[in-house]
Amino acid sequence: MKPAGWPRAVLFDLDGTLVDSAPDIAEALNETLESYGHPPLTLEAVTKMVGRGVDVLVERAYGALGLEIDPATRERVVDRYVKLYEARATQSTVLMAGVSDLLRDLKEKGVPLGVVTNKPGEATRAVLDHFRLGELMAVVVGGDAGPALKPEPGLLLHACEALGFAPSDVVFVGDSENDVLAARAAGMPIVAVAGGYTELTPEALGADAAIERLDELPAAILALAEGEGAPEV
Ligand SMILES: O=C(O)COP(=O)(O)O
Ligand SMILES: [Mg+2]
Repeated sequence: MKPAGWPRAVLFDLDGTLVDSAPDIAEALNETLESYGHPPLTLEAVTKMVGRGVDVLVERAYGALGLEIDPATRERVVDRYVKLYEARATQSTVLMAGVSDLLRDLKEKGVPLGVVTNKPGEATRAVLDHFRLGELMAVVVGGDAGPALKPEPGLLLHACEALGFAPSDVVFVGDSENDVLAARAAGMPIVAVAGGYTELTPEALGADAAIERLDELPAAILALAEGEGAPEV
C-alpha cells in the first residue's frame, strides 16, 4: 500500500502512447529517402521502426532497404529527416483514444503530468501544442535533452528531477519495451498500454501493469497504489 497522494506525478511516452504519429513520421522519412534517390517504405514497416529515436529510425530504414550508411551520412540524413518531419509533424497525426479526457481528469485531480519521448524536443512541443496538451504538462523531455535515449533511464530521471519527485513516486506510461526497460533502470513503476508501435502485447512487455486502453489507466494506478502486482504472464 502506497501513501496517500501516490503517485506524485504521471509521465507519458509520446509516439504510440499519446499520439498516433506514424503516418507523419513515415511521410517525412519517405520524403527524406526519396531526396537521396531511395525507394519508399510502407507505413507498416516504418511504424515498427519508431521508438528508439531518429538515429535508429534512419539506420533501420536504410537496413530495411539493404543499404549501408556511414555515421557522417547518417547525420546528414537525420538532419534532413528532422527538418522535414518538423514541417509536417501534425498533418496526419491524431491523438490515441481517450487521451484528452484522461489528461484533463488527472490534471483536475491535481496530478502533475509530463512527457518523456525519444522524439526531438522541438517536434515534441509542436505536436503537444497542436493538440493543446502542452499547457497540461509540467515537464516535457525530448530525445535531444542531453541524457542518453530510452531504454537508458536518463531522460526519465531528468524529468523526475525537474519535477522534484523520487522516481519511485512517479508512474511512467508507455507503449514499448524501450519504455519498460528505461523505467526499470530508473526505478519507476511502469504501465504498458496496447495499441502502440510494438508487436508485443502489453502483458509481454513485463510492465507493472498492462492496459488495453488509456481510459483504464486510473484503475491501473489505483491497483498499483494498493500494492497489487503485475498479473502473472
Ligand atoms: O522514436 C522516437 O523518435 C520517439 O518515440 P517515443 O515517443 O515512443 O519515445
Ligand atoms: Mg512510444
